[in-house]
Amino acid sequence: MATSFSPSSRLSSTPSPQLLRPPTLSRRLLAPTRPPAALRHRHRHGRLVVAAEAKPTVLVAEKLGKAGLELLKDFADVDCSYNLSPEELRAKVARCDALIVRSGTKVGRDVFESAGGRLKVVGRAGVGIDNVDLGAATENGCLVVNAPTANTVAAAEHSIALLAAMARNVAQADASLKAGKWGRNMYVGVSLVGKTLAVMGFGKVGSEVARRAKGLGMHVIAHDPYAAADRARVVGVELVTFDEAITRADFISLHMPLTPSTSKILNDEAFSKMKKGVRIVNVARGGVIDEEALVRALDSGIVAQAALDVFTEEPPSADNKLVLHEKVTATPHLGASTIEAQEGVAIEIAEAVVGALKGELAATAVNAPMVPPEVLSELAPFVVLAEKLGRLAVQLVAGGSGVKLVKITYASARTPDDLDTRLLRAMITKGLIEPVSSEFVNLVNADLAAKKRGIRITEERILLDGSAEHPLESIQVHISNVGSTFPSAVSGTGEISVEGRVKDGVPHLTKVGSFQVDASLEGNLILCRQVDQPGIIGTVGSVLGEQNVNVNFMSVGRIAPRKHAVMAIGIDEEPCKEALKNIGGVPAIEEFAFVKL
Ligand SMILES: NC(=O)c1ccc[n+]([C@@H]2O[C@H](COP(=O)([O-])OP(=O)(O)OC[C@H]3O[C@@H](n4cnc5c(N)ncnc54)[C@H](O)[C@@H]3O)[C@@H](O)[C@H]2O)c1
Ligand SMILES: O=C(O)[C@H](O)COP(=O)(O)O
Repeated sequence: MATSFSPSSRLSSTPSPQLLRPPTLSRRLLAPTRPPAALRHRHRHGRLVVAAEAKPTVLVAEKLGKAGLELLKDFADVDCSYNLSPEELRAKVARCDALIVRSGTKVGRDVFESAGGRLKVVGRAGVGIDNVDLGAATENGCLVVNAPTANTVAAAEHSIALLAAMARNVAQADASLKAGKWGRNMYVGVSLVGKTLAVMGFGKVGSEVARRAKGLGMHVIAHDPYAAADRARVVGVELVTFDEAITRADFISLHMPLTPSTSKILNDEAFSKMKKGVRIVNVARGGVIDEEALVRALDSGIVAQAALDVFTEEPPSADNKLVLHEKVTATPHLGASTIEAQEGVAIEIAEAVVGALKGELAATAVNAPMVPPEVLSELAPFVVLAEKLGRLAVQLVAGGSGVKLVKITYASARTPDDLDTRLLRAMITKGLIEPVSSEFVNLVNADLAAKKRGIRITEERILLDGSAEHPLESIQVHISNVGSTFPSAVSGTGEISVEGRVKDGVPHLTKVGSFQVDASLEGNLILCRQVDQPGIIGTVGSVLGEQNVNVNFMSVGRIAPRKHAVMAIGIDEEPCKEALKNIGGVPAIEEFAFVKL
């Protein structure tokens, strides 16, 4: 927190602005979650206890491929505990930094709340995240990552397997033969070639199914309100409305996520519009079909057959009418269950979870902005700068003045379309909140945390001329309607105002209020305002030296020789109260603030 003194003045002289020692800032890891989570465990009273040597603990609650487990074990203590009861899961997550599940574990609000703030990442080893309460995860600052690509082909292949098996009664004929019957006349199927298949959900799996179905000679149409027409055109698929898809189709294959808007999307009304004798495949989620309505449609003959890999309740009850229905071919959620897909998913999720625990930004984040890796690496030093500027600005606010209005100004030659600032805003928010609260803020919950505290954050851009090679020229953070412990940080417009830039990959403070400075943002910072006169740097340096506090740079910005100047001193250690008091006591120093970065 900022400490300030306003002693009397004495004269000294320094050049302006300049860096008297080179910056030593090392490049820090990005930190959407506090890195690494296991090093900082939040305990019951919101206090952070640092266990520097501890490895993070990852609870793997469902079976995960070996290669993924090996990756996890290189970085963390791994607890593989399968088939946990809800009570056991709640008890365990309080001792874990990350949890990995497949679709069989419900990670509800109760789980996040039982974690007491320690759980920082939930890894869903697969695509569908309908078993994870994303709202509760976000409120608890927990990042959710998934493994969106590794099981696509497996799911598409299983869809095609079910399509063909259903059309030729493979499962029913097999059961009959094993029961000692030779029912050649009972199991006459239908052909696929020339039939119309409606793919509902033209995403990763849907488009792979479409490709394969075309290879089987089917005419493929698709419905997906969010799919791009040119992507469909490339595959040779016609994008149509929902009604057109279900009315034209001989076969319907479902490939959308389960969300409130897709829940029971195939219901009595939809079945009533379908061609009599339509056949349905569902390798998406049981909940996208109204299962009672499907039973009725099968019984009435509207739906000739269904092939289902997924069910509203998994595992389904022993008397589930669909599983037992003679016109239904059923598999126990096997879409992703190939050796290849499971190894791929395990590696994909282990990499995402380890990355998140290390504080890297996740490319497969589900409840945080997804930032492509190339953008991440380009923005990395600005992300560090953003957090430091937030930390600095808030520590210059006088006690008792609540922060309510913050404006961020980005100066860049890039147009808004070419510069995604969500990440930077989140890190500034983290910097603004964490030094003054016990709250844990990261990319996931930053906007929510600001909202909860009544902080309104606005962003504005200054569009610069010139090369857009670098993403940003500078970032300014302005806090309005507050007093300051360091009045020189208040600009002409009455706001606490700090500006920073990235120089040679290192974040620098370049302006405090109206004073230009040049200080690398690292460790701790002392800001002094003094009357510009000889000897001040030496005097302050001696006070710090006497206390064995190492100065890593000094920079002075002044308005004119022998007038007022602001000195920024970077120090490695935190000075004791005595040293701070002595600096404040140097007669030429008029204002003084100590800030932990
Ligand atoms: N059975 C299994 O083992 C298995 C395996 C993998 C995936 N899945 C499930 O398959 C589904 C698709 O997975 P994916 O990897 O292709 O996901 P994806 O996100 O790549 O594709 C989903 C597509 O659905 C579309 N969509 C959203 N709302 C829609 C709506 N109302 N109508 C039509 N389309 C809509 C989206 O625009 C998107 O293109 C998910 O539900 C996933 O959980 C199941
Ligand atoms: O959404 C998915 O990825 C699939 O349903 C696979 O889920 P599973 O990993 O639990 O089999």
